[in-house]
Amino acid sequence: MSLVVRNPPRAPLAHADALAALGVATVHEAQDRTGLLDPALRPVYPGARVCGTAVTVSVPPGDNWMIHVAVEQCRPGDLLVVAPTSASAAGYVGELLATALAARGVRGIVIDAGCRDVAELRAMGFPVWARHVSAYGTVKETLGDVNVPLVCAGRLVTPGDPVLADDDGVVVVPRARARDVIDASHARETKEETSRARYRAGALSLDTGTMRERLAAKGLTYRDHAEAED
Ligand SMILES: O=C([O-])CC(=O)C(=O)O
Ligand SMILES: [Mg+2]
Repeated sequence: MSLVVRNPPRAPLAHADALAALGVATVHEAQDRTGLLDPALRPVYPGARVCGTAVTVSVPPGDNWMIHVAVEQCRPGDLLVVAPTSASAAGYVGELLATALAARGVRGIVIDAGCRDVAELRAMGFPVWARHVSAYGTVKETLGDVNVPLVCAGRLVTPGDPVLADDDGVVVVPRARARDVIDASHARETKEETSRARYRAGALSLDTGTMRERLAAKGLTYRDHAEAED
């Protein structure tokens, strides 16, 4: 059976916006190093960072019909998350679908398959994270599902979850945890700002925590070169 779920609950856009101000690495760390999609998913052009609420699309290999179905379900602030039911390197999405999605206020696409029209996407400023860049075309023959929970690049994405993507990769934040993850991310940023200021002033990371003691406890020894020659 194929299914399109209309109007799933979504994380508040304020949560997506707060996450977009943070980096993928920070958010991934702040949620206990969970939620990171397979790092083989790369931005098709560098420099973008977006966070949107997931509209999920489960597609058959080599068939992008359900992506056209999904466009209608998108709202401003969403991000399209596409996963094929078995591996495919075909170019499912390009500038035409991106144009339709952008007109609905969609912030980007994450796809565990191929993307094409990279130059046009860059010129439009519509970011896509994909496993492959491929001009290979798709057909419109077989049904799939829209807005059902799915696994994309190794991680469970539930419709409405905020999904954050930047040059470091893609991380999904379970909707119910978003507020706590934002708070933990801000705490982490504050801690990193303190470390940054210390490093700028010449401090060593070895001395700002307990690393030296722990290295010694593990038996790390230092010897001057001249001594080592003896
Ligand atoms: O039309 C397609 O199948 C994918 C594409 O190239 C586009 O969206 O521009
Ligand atoms: Mg095209």
